[in-house]
Amino acid sequence: MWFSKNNLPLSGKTAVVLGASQGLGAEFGRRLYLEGCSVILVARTESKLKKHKDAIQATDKVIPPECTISYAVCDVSDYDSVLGFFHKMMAIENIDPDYVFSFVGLAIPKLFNDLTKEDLVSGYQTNYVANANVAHVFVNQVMAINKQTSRKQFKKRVLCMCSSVVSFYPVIGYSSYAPSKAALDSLCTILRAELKPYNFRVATIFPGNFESEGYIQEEKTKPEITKIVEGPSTPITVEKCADIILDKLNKGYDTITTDTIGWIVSCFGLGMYPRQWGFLQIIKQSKNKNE
Ligand SMILES: NC(=O)C1=CN([C@@H]2O[C@H](COP(=O)(O)OP(=O)(O)OC[C@H]3O[C@@H](n4cnc5c(N)ncnc54)[C@H](OP(=O)(O)O)[C@@H]3O)[C@@H](O)[C@H]2O)C=CC1
Ligand SMILES: CCCCCCCCCCCCCCCC(=O)[C@@H](N)CO
Repeated sequence: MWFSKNNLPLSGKTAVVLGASQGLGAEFGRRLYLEGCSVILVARTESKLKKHKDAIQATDKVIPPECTISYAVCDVSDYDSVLGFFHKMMAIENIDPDYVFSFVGLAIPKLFNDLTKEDLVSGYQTNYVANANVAHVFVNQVMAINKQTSRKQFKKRVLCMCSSVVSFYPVIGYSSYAPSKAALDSLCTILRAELKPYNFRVATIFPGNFESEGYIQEEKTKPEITKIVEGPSTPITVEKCADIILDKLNKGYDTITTDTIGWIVSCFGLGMYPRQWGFLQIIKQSKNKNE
Protein backbone atom coordinates (compact mmCIF):
# COMPACT_ATOMS: atom_id res chain seq x y z
CA MET A 1 0.00 0.00 0.00
CA TRP A 2 1.22 3.51 -0.80
CA PHE A 3 0.79 4.70 2.77
CA SER A 4 2.63 1.80 4.36
CA LYS A 5 6.37 2.14 4.61
CA ASN A 6 7.50 -1.37 5.41
CA ASN A 7 8.08 -2.80 2.00
CA LEU A 8 11.87 -2.64 2.05
CA PRO A 9 13.12 -3.60 5.52
CA LEU A 10 16.88 -2.96 5.57
CA SER A 11 18.14 -3.79 9.03
CA GLY A 12 19.77 -7.23 9.08
CA LYS A 13 19.31 -7.79 5.34
CA THR A 14 21.96 -8.32 2.65
CA ALA A 15 22.10 -6.46 -0.64
CA VAL A 16 24.26 -6.69 -3.75
CA VAL A 17 24.55 -3.31 -5.47
CA LEU A 18 25.93 -3.44 -9.00
CA GLY A 19 27.30 -0.32 -10.67
CA ALA A 20 28.32 0.93 -7.23
CA SER A 21 31.74 2.51 -7.82
CA GLN A 22 30.25 5.96 -8.58
CA GLY A 23 27.04 7.87 -9.22
CA LEU A 24 23.64 6.66 -8.07
CA GLY A 25 24.74 3.06 -7.36
CA ALA A 26 27.52 4.28 -5.06
CA GLU A 27 25.10 6.56 -3.15
CA PHE A 28 22.49 3.81 -2.94
CA GLY A 29 25.05 1.38 -1.48
CA ARG A 30 26.03 3.99 1.11
CA ARG A 31 22.43 4.59 2.12
CA LEU A 32 21.69 0.88 2.51
CA TYR A 33 24.73 0.35 4.76
CA LEU A 34 23.83 3.33 6.95
CA GLU A 35 20.38 1.77 7.42
CA GLY A 36 21.92 -1.44 8.76
CA CYS A 37 21.89 -3.52 5.57
CA SER A 38 25.01 -5.54 4.70
CA VAL A 39 26.21 -4.46 1.28
CA ILE A 40 28.40 -5.90 -1.46
CA LEU A 41 29.44 -3.19 -3.92
CA VAL A 42 30.17 -4.40 -7.47
CA ALA A 43 31.77 -2.65 -10.48
CA ARG A 44 34.82 -2.98 -12.74
CA THR A 45 37.18 -0.43 -11.16
CA GLU A 46 38.75 -1.76 -7.97
CA SER A 47 40.43 1.52 -6.96
CA LYS A 48 37.09 3.37 -6.96
CA LEU A 49 35.29 0.57 -5.12
CA LYS A 50 37.91 0.44 -2.37
CA LYS A 51 37.95 4.23 -1.96
CA HIS A 52 34.15 4.33 -1.77
CA LYS A 53 33.94 1.45 0.70
CA ASP A 54 36.53 3.13 2.97
CA ALA A 55 34.66 6.45 2.76
CA ILE A 56 31.36 4.77 3.68
CA GLN A 57 32.95 2.97 6.64
CA ALA A 58 34.39 6.24 7.94
CA THR A 59 30.86 7.26 9.03
CA ASP A 60 30.22 8.58 12.53
CA LYS A 61 26.98 6.65 12.66
CA VAL A 62 27.01 3.58 14.90
CA ILE A 63 26.55 0.55 12.66
CA PRO A 64 25.57 -2.82 14.18
CA PRO A 65 28.59 -5.17 14.18
CA GLU A 66 26.81 -7.82 12.09
CA CYS A 67 26.31 -5.29 9.30
CA THR A 68 29.19 -5.58 6.83
CA ILE A 69 30.36 -3.87 3.66
CA SER A 70 32.65 -5.35 1.03
CA TYR A 71 33.26 -5.05 -2.67
CA ALA A 72 33.82 -7.32 -5.67
CA VAL A 73 35.29 -6.51 -9.05
CA CYS A 74 33.21 -7.86 -11.93
CA ASP A 75 32.50 -6.84 -15.51
CA VAL A 76 28.82 -7.73 -15.63
CA SER A 77 28.63 -7.48 -19.42
CA ASP A 78 30.48 -10.84 -19.37
CA TYR A 79 28.12 -13.70 -18.40
CA ASP A 80 30.84 -15.99 -17.03
CA SER A 81 32.21 -13.25 -14.78
CA VAL A 82 28.72 -12.67 -13.34
CA LEU A 83 28.32 -16.41 -12.84
CA GLY A 84 31.72 -16.58 -11.10
CA PHE A 85 30.74 -13.75 -8.73
CA PHE A 86 27.27 -15.05 -7.77
CA HIS A 87 28.40 -18.68 -7.53
CA LYS A 88 31.27 -17.81 -5.19
CA MET A 89 28.98 -15.68 -3.02
CA MET A 90 25.93 -17.97 -2.91
CA ALA A 91 27.22 -21.53 -3.30
CA ILE A 92 30.64 -21.25 -1.65
CA GLU A 93 30.36 -18.43 0.91
CA ASN A 94 26.67 -19.21 1.63
CA ILE A 95 25.62 -15.58 1.34
CA ASP A 96 22.04 -15.51 0.07
CA PRO A 97 21.26 -11.84 -0.75
CA ASP A 98 17.77 -10.56 -0.01
CA TYR A 99 18.17 -7.75 -2.50
CA VAL A 100 19.93 -7.26 -5.83
CA PHE A 101 19.99 -3.70 -7.17
CA SER A 102 21.64 -3.00 -10.50
CA PHE A 103 22.53 0.53 -11.55
CA VAL A 104 24.84 -0.58 -14.35
CA GLY A 105 24.25 1.63 -17.37
CA LEU A 106 25.88 3.83 -19.99
CA ALA A 107 24.67 6.73 -22.13
CA ILE A 108 26.55 8.13 -25.13
CA PRO A 109 24.14 10.74 -26.46
CA LYS A 110 24.77 11.58 -30.13
CA LEU A 111 22.66 11.88 -33.22
CA PHE A 112 22.29 8.44 -34.82
CA ASN A 113 24.46 9.26 -37.81
CA ASP A 114 27.30 10.38 -35.54
CA LEU A 115 27.46 7.11 -33.57
CA THR A 116 30.52 4.93 -34.15
CA LYS A 117 30.22 1.20 -34.74
CA GLU A 118 31.29 0.73 -31.10
CA ASP A 119 28.74 3.24 -29.71
CA LEU A 120 25.99 1.39 -31.49
CA VAL A 121 26.49 -1.80 -29.47
CA SER A 122 28.01 -0.47 -26.22
CA GLY A 123 24.65 0.85 -24.98
CA TYR A 124 22.95 -2.47 -25.66
CA GLN A 125 25.79 -4.41 -24.06
CA THR A 126 25.84 -2.32 -20.87
CA ASN A 127 22.18 -1.38 -20.44
CA TYR A 128 20.53 -4.60 -21.57
CA VAL A 129 22.88 -7.60 -21.83
CA ALA A 130 24.78 -6.82 -18.61
CA ASN A 131 21.56 -6.49 -16.59
CA ALA A 132 19.96 -9.54 -18.20
CA ASN A 133 23.13 -11.44 -17.18
CA VAL A 134 22.66 -10.31 -13.57
CA ALA A 135 18.99 -11.29 -13.48
CA HIS A 136 19.57 -14.67 -15.12
CA VAL A 137 22.52 -15.69 -12.96
CA PHE A 138 20.87 -14.51 -9.71
CA VAL A 139 17.63 -16.38 -10.43
CA ASN A 140 19.57 -19.50 -11.44
CA GLN A 141 21.63 -19.47 -8.27
CA VAL A 142 18.52 -18.97 -6.14
CA MET A 143 16.90 -21.97 -7.83
CA ALA A 144 20.08 -24.03 -7.40
CA ILE A 145 20.27 -23.49 -3.62
CA ASN A 146 16.52 -24.04 -3.18
CA LYS A 147 16.06 -27.36 -4.98
CA GLN A 148 14.35 -28.85 -1.94
CA THR A 149 12.25 -25.79 -1.13
CA SER A 150 8.61 -25.57 -2.13
CA ARG A 151 7.69 -22.38 -4.03
CA LYS A 152 5.74 -20.95 -1.12
CA GLN A 153 8.71 -21.30 1.19
CA PHE A 154 11.07 -19.19 -0.95
CA LYS A 155 12.17 -16.20 1.13
CA LYS A 156 11.20 -12.72 -0.05
CA ARG A 157 13.71 -11.32 -2.54
CA VAL A 158 13.87 -8.07 -4.46
CA LEU A 159 15.41 -7.69 -7.90
CA CYS A 160 15.61 -4.03 -8.86
CA MET A 161 16.80 -2.71 -12.20
CA CYS A 162 17.50 0.81 -13.42
CA SER A 163 15.92 1.85 -16.72
CA SER A 164 15.22 5.53 -17.62
CA VAL A 165 12.37 7.91 -18.46
CA VAL A 166 13.50 7.59 -22.08
CA SER A 167 12.06 4.06 -21.97
CA PHE A 168 8.57 5.71 -21.99
CA TYR A 169 9.52 8.70 -24.08
CA PRO A 170 12.45 8.12 -26.45
CA VAL A 171 14.25 11.43 -26.88
CA ILE A 172 16.23 12.47 -29.97
CA GLY A 173 19.96 11.88 -29.41
CA TYR A 174 19.50 8.76 -27.25
CA SER A 175 19.40 6.19 -30.06
CA SER A 176 22.23 4.09 -28.58
CA TYR A 177 20.61 4.22 -25.12
CA ALA A 178 16.81 4.45 -25.05
CA PRO A 179 16.15 1.21 -27.01
CA SER A 180 18.27 -0.82 -24.57
CA LYS A 181 16.56 0.80 -21.55
CA ALA A 182 13.17 -0.07 -23.09
CA ALA A 183 14.38 -3.65 -23.56
CA LEU A 184 15.36 -3.78 -19.89
CA ASP A 185 11.92 -2.46 -18.91
CA SER A 186 10.30 -5.17 -21.02
CA LEU A 187 12.47 -7.86 -19.42
CA CYS A 188 11.50 -6.65 -15.93
CA THR A 189 7.79 -6.85 -16.78
CA ILE A 190 8.19 -10.48 -17.81
CA LEU A 191 10.32 -11.36 -14.79
CA ARG A 192 7.79 -9.73 -12.45
CA ALA A 193 5.21 -12.26 -13.63
CA GLU A 194 7.51 -15.28 -13.98
CA LEU A 195 9.18 -14.88 -10.61
CA LYS A 196 6.20 -13.92 -8.50
CA PRO A 197 5.42 -17.54 -7.59
CA TYR A 198 8.94 -17.74 -6.15
CA ASN A 199 8.38 -14.72 -3.91
CA PHE A 200 10.50 -12.32 -5.94
CA ARG A 201 9.51 -8.69 -6.14
CA VAL A 202 10.80 -7.09 -9.37
CA ALA A 203 11.04 -3.29 -9.31
CA THR A 204 12.10 -1.01 -12.16
CA ILE A 205 13.40 2.51 -11.69
CA PHE A 206 12.87 5.11 -14.43
CA PRO A 207 14.96 8.07 -13.32
CA GLY A 208 14.97 11.49 -14.89
CA ASN A 209 18.25 13.39 -15.01
CA PHE A 210 20.46 13.43 -11.94
CA GLU A 211 23.99 14.73 -11.41
CA SER A 212 26.52 11.91 -11.40
CA GLU A 213 29.94 11.23 -12.88
CA GLY A 214 28.15 9.50 -15.77
CA TYR A 215 25.88 12.52 -16.31
CA ILE A 216 28.89 14.89 -16.50
CA GLN A 217 30.40 12.59 -19.12
CA GLU A 218 27.25 12.32 -21.25
CA GLU A 219 26.83 16.10 -21.30
CA LYS A 220 30.08 16.30 -23.31
CA THR A 221 28.65 14.55 -26.38
CA LYS A 222 24.97 15.49 -25.89
CA PRO A 223 23.49 17.33 -28.89
CA GLU A 224 21.90 20.73 -28.12
CA ILE A 225 18.51 19.47 -29.34
CA THR A 226 18.63 16.66 -26.76
CA LYS A 227 19.33 19.14 -23.97
CA ILE A 228 16.32 21.18 -25.06
CA VAL A 229 13.88 18.26 -25.33
CA GLU A 230 14.90 16.73 -21.97
CA GLY A 231 14.95 20.20 -20.37
CA PRO A 232 11.84 19.59 -18.19
CA SER A 233 13.84 16.90 -16.37
CA THR A 234 16.06 19.23 -14.32
CA PRO A 235 18.99 17.25 -12.89
CA ILE A 236 18.67 16.47 -9.17
CA THR A 237 21.48 15.35 -6.85
CA VAL A 238 22.27 11.64 -6.46
CA GLU A 239 21.40 11.99 -2.76
CA LYS A 240 17.91 13.29 -3.59
CA CYS A 241 17.49 10.64 -6.28
CA ALA A 242 18.45 7.81 -3.87
CA ASP A 243 16.06 9.30 -1.29
CA ILE A 244 13.12 9.24 -3.72
CA ILE A 245 13.88 5.70 -4.86
CA LEU A 246 14.23 4.33 -1.32
CA ASP A 247 11.03 6.05 -0.25
CA LYS A 248 9.05 4.62 -3.18
CA LEU A 249 10.51 1.13 -2.76
CA ASN A 250 9.51 1.33 0.88
CA LYS A 251 5.98 2.29 -0.09
CA GLY A 252 5.79 -0.76 -2.33
CA TYR A 253 5.97 0.87 -5.77
CA ASP A 254 7.54 -1.25 -8.48
CA THR A 255 7.47 1.38 -11.27
CA ILE A 256 9.48 4.26 -9.94
CA THR A 257 9.98 7.70 -11.47
CA THR A 258 12.08 10.39 -9.82
CA ASP A 259 10.59 13.65 -11.13
CA THR A 260 7.23 15.09 -12.19
CA ILE A 261 7.87 15.01 -15.93
CA GLY A 262 8.93 11.37 -15.58
CA TRP A 263 5.62 10.54 -13.91
CA ILE A 264 3.70 12.46 -16.60
CA VAL A 265 5.33 10.66 -19.52
CA SER A 266 4.99 7.34 -17.69
CA CYS A 267 1.23 7.77 -18.21
CA PHE A 268 1.64 7.86 -22.01
CA GLY A 269 0.68 4.27 -22.72
CA LEU A 270 0.64 5.00 -26.44
CA GLY A 271 4.17 6.36 -26.25
CA MET A 272 5.24 8.39 -29.24
CA TYR A 273 3.63 6.16 -31.85
CA PRO A 274 1.92 8.12 -34.63
CA ARG A 275 -1.82 8.01 -33.73
CA GLN A 276 -4.57 6.38 -35.76
CA TRP A 277 -7.97 7.70 -34.73
CA GLY A 278 -6.05 9.16 -31.79
CA PHE A 279 -9.01 10.47 -29.83
CA LEU A 280 -10.58 7.00 -29.67
CA GLN A 281 -7.23 5.49 -28.71
CA ILE A 282 -7.05 7.86 -25.73
CA ILE A 283 -10.54 6.86 -24.57
CA LYS A 284 -9.68 3.19 -25.02
CA GLN A 285 -6.42 3.62 -23.15
CA SER A 286 -8.00 5.31 -20.14
CA LYS A 287 -10.69 2.64 -20.11
CA ASN A 288 -7.99 -0.07 -20.02
CA LYS A 289 -6.27 1.72 -17.15
CA ASN A 290 -9.48 1.68 -15.12
CA GLU A 291 -10.14 -1.98 -15.67
N1 LIG B 1 22.52 10.21 -14.68
C1 LIG B 1 21.31 10.30 -15.23
O1 LIG B 1 20.86 11.40 -15.54
C2 LIG B 1 20.49 9.07 -15.47
C3 LIG B 1 21.01 7.80 -15.32
N2 LIG B 1 20.19 6.71 -15.49
C4 LIG B 1 20.69 5.36 -15.23
O2 LIG B 1 20.96 5.25 -13.84
C5 LIG B 1 22.05 4.35 -13.62
C6 LIG B 1 23.13 5.03 -12.80
O3 LIG B 1 23.53 6.17 -13.52
P1 LIG B 1 24.81 7.05 -13.13
O4 LIG B 1 24.99 7.03 -11.67
O5 LIG B 1 24.66 8.33 -13.87
O6 LIG B 1 25.97 6.20 -13.84
P2 LIG B 1 27.54 6.32 -13.79
O7 LIG B 1 28.04 6.24 -15.20
O8 LIG B 1 28.01 7.48 -12.97
O9 LIG B 1 27.94 4.96 -13.03
C7 LIG B 1 27.73 3.73 -13.63
C8 LIG B 1 28.23 2.63 -12.73
O10 LIG B 1 28.09 1.39 -13.44
C9 LIG B 1 29.34 0.70 -13.40
N3 LIG B 1 29.47 -0.12 -14.61
C10 LIG B 1 29.37 0.29 -15.90
N4 LIG B 1 29.56 -0.73 -16.73
C11 LIG B 1 29.78 -1.83 -15.95
C12 LIG B 1 30.04 -3.18 -16.23
N5 LIG B 1 30.14 -3.63 -17.48
N6 LIG B 1 30.22 -4.03 -15.18
C13 LIG B 1 30.14 -3.58 -13.90
N7 LIG B 1 29.88 -2.30 -13.59
C14 LIG B 1 29.72 -1.43 -14.60
C15 LIG B 1 30.38 1.80 -13.29
O11 LIG B 1 31.57 1.39 -12.67
P3 LIG B 1 32.91 0.92 -13.41
O12 LIG B 1 33.14 1.85 -14.56
O13 LIG B 1 33.91 0.99 -12.32
O14 LIG B 1 32.63 -0.48 -13.84
C16 LIG B 1 29.67 2.77 -12.35
O15 LIG B 1 29.85 2.37 -11.01
C17 LIG B 1 22.49 3.90 -15.02
O16 LIG B 1 21.84 2.70 -15.33
C18 LIG B 1 22.00 5.03 -15.92
O17 LIG B 1 21.79 4.61 -17.25
C19 LIG B 1 18.87 6.84 -15.83
C20 LIG B 1 18.32 8.06 -16.00
C21 LIG B 1 19.09 9.28 -15.80
C1 LIG C 1 3.01 16.95 -21.87
C2 LIG C 1 4.08 16.37 -22.73
C3 LIG C 1 5.40 17.00 -22.50
C4 LIG C 1 6.49 16.22 -23.12
C5 LIG C 1 7.81 16.68 -22.61
C6 LIG C 1 8.84 15.64 -22.81
C7 LIG C 1 9.91 15.73 -21.78
C8 LIG C 1 10.74 14.50 -21.88
C9 LIG C 1 11.62 14.36 -20.69
C10 LIG C 1 12.55 13.24 -20.89
C11 LIG C 1 13.58 13.21 -19.83
C12 LIG C 1 14.67 12.26 -20.19
C13 LIG C 1 15.66 12.13 -19.10
C14 LIG C 1 16.69 11.13 -19.53
C15 LIG C 1 17.63 10.83 -18.45
C16 LIG C 1 18.62 9.83 -18.91
O1 LIG C 1 18.34 8.68 -18.98
C17 LIG C 1 19.94 10.32 -19.31
N1 LIG C 1 20.44 11.36 -18.52
C18 LIG C 1 20.94 9.23 -19.45
O2 LIG C 1 21.77 9.04 -18.34
